[in-house]
Amino acid sequence: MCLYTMGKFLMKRLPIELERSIIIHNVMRYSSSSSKPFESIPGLSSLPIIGPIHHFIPGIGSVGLRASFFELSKVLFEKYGSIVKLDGLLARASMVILYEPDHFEQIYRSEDSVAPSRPGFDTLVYYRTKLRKSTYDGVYGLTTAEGMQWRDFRTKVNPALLKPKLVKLYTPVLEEIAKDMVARLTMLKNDTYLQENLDLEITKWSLESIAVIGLGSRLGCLEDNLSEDHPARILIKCSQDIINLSWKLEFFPSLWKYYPTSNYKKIIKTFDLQWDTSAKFIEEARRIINGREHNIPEEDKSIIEKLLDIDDRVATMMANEMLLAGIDTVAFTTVALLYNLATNPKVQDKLREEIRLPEPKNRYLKACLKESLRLYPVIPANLRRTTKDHFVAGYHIPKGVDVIAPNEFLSRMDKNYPRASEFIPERWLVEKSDPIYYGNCHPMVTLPFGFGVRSCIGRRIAELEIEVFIKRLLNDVKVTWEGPPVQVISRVMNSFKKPYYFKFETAH
Ligand code: HEM
Repeated sequence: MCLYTMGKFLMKRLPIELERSIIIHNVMRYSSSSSKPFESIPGLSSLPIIGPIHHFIPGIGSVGLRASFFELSKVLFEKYGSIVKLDGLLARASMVILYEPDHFEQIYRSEDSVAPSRPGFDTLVYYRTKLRKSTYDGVYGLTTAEGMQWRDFRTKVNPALLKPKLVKLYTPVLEEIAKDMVARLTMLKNDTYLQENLDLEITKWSLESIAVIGLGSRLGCLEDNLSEDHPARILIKCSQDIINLSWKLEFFPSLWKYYPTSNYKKIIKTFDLQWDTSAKFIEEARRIINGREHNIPEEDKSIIEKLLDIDDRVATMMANEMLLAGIDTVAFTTVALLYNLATNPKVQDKLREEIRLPEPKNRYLKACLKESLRLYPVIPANLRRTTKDHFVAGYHIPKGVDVIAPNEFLSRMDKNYPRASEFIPERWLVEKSDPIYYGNCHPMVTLPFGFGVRSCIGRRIAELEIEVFIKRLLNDVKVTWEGPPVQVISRVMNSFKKPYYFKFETAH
């Protein structure tokens, strides 16, 4: 945008934004007699339009640019205490970070009855509900829908995705995929390629796994030399581009709401490509289902087949969201678990012993996964947008505020877990009388899959995929880490800074 256009834009927007600030200011003056007004919550000061963004300017701002949400939570907690306000910038909602689990629990629980609000990415919401309205026509998917549209969708898909029977049903096919993946990792193990591309390889496995559950067929992601223009590779790239572009568009000042910026144009192109590519896979699944000459038992049907029996458009959207929300999340969680096992060899040995039992119960495996998610959740914080007034921690929190629970930060605090920074799966298994027993901690501190009726719909699937893969891998392979401690970067979701210093050897 040239300076002239920018000047014209600001002249037009400034009065609107100032008027908006005055309205918000007046609304926030209201408070119950004993509660202090919202505006008096400690936090970063704001400037008109740009909000508190100047505090994040590297070298100048009071907070600077932080690599991870964990670091940002820490700085704000140390500066302001257990309740921190950040005003929204460029017409975005204000945010409050609550560091006391009782406080965000109070809000989350009272917001949780029918359709709790969790704002999706503004660009994706705009894309689905405005720009491509005719394609989506009221079926916006779990990540973007709100209110009764979300409730209706979720009610339809819950049974197919959350059934406990999932485990029995999909374990054999996931075992096949895990076997192929271990063979591929064993082939690549001495290749320096893995130092920069382990995440890509693990994402190919997670896409192959979610596709087989969601669509009922294998995509071939684990084939050698998967070309860049293979649809599976395109899907992986789309989901990563969406994360990176959303980060730039949602967390930094951007004028995309007023002017089609270059990142905005890129993300729209990527949304189109992701939708068209996944639609091809979904069409293929539909063709196979319709072409089948015999009926198959209900319990043997893939998720899309079960959903197609209920509602065609919901089935298509859910399959699309599984291919979007179900790949990088699982991949990061798996890599984080591998890192914890590699850097805690005794835990790895103990886990291998359990895996090699004739009939393993997977108790230690599940504890390892829980502990890894406590330390390295892929989503560092939870979020709800208030739909009514709340009075919490002595302050008024009005309707329309984003309430953030900094779960990763809280989960690493010694006040919540003894030896909080250590990887100790035993804490999830020991008796109540043991000081490290996880139940001594507030139940809202560690929420890697979110909270209540709006929590992650892919949880069971994700846990199953990871457990099956780790069992197969550790049975055959010993994993070590030969490098400095890993660093986390938050770009919407958490990821590890490369390179990866894993070493894979034959396990004895
Ligand atoms: C270890 C892997 C995963 C983690 C840690 C994870 C975590 C999360 C979290 C924290 C939320 C927000 C929940 C809330 O606001 O309360 C969420 C929502 C969601 N996840 Fe996952 N997720 C994972 C895997 C998956 C998979 C495999 C799928 C695909 C089936 C998936 C699909 C979704 C969807 C569609 C939502 C939105 C749910 C709604 O609003 O109703 N996730 N996930």
